[in-house]
Amino acid sequence: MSSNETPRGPVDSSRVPRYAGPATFARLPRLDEVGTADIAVVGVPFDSGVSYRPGARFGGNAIREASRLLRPYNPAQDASPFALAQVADGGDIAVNPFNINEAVETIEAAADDLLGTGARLMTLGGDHTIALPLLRSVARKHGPVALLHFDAHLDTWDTYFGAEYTHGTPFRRAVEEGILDTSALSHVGTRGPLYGKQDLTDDEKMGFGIVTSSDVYRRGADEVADQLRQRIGDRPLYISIDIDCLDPAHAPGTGTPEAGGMTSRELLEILRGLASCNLVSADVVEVAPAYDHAEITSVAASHTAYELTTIMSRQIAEARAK
Ligand SMILES: N=C(N)NCCCC(=O)O
Ligand SMILES: [Zn+2]
Ligand SMILES: [Zn+2]
Repeated sequence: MSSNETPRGPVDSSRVPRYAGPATFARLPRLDEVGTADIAVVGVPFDSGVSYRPGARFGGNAIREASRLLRPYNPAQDASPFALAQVADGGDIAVNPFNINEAVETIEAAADDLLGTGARLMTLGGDHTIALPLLRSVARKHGPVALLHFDAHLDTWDTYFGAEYTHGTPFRRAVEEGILDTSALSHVGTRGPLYGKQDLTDDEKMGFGIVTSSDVYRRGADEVADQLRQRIGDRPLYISIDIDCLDPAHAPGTGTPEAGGMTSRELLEILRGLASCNLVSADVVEVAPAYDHAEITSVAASHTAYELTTIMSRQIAEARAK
């Protein structure tokens, strides 16, 4: 979108009922309807990298369905994200479910294409494997990025069954490949049993700091966001959100649930506290609708993506005004 064009926003829900028509994220136009976008929301229906319950391949479309109720003004950030920047739904990246290596390559190439148009990415997973090719592409554009990783799990394990590309291993690969700025890596919401204490030692050696779900509970969202903001500074930032960072009460529809997680309110509050960070792209992954109830998980994921989109669109508008 050039600076003198008005973004095309969502379908007006006071004229066309929310539940009518095919779902795009937040009822926004499709990318092919607007040509180019400042923020492209794209689905990655891939879940061949999971170690337990499958089903995250259906996550993107479940999030789109649950996003029909989102409204255009976000009071928590005092912004109308879809008026500040052109946000559009870029559909799904078609990936091979039978060949993980090929899928990883396809995701990376598609992300390169989208980032090449000048768009920032708001990706809807898919399992957490997809964060690696997305990070490769983002780093190709911005250099090594700061990473904020919301998850019950570390996802810095080495291999499963000898496989290096899985949903438990993307961030170890990313560190090995030098695509992350190792002075600004944080996990948030970490909890649950590990394979051994060495998991934590290895993770720390890679440069990660950990804010456990209990830290969030004890210290509160504002203090946690302040600390994360200081660590990130003005580095280009990628945020990867595994919906299992939330407690299973707030996100039952996921493949590897762990008790004792954050509330959706805590997650949204932490994100709002990061509104001044230079967010270059983000993903929300691991929504597996077959285990969901009443769209609890996909509603939480849609609001999470809405908050991330708002942060990006505010920054795009600010940069344009300069
Ligand atoms: N990325 C997610 N959601 N889970 C990783 C769990 C890896 C394991 O089975 O130990
Ligand atoms: Zn996880
Ligand atoms: Zn994960």
